[in-house]
Amino acid sequence: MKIALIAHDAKKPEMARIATAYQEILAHHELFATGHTGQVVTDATGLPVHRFNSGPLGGDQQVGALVSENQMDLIIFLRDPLTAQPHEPDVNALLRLADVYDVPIATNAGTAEVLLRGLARGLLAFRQIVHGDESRHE
Ligand SMILES: O=C(CO)COP(=O)(O)O
Repeated sequence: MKIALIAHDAKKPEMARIATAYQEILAHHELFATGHTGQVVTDATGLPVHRFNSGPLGGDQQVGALVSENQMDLIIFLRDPLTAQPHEPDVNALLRLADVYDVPIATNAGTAEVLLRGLARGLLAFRQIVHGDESRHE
């Protein structure tokens, strides 16, 4: 499955911890990330990550583009709720698209752990059904 990893600056240490803790699960999947987050994940785990632009330079929108093509299966987006982001509209657009396409999305570490453990247990298999019905949003 395709997994997007995104973390605002204050949350990058947390993303590194999650990626390290769940490295064995993540290793079975195709990883995508916004620019700096991807570097953090690779540095922490050595896992290959497709890196998009940095978030403020369009990275969230690049992830969103894959979501809109039903090509993203899980998103972990550790948002910083205490700091205003210059690209807040892009952040909101990605959250909206995740809801449009029924893509599981975790916006904090607690939910991220639940989703990753669920992924390992095969609980996200419904995404394959979604892939088999690409026409539903046309
Ligand atoms: O700003 C971000 C998401 O909105 C994250 O971007 P970076 O991973 O490039 O820091």
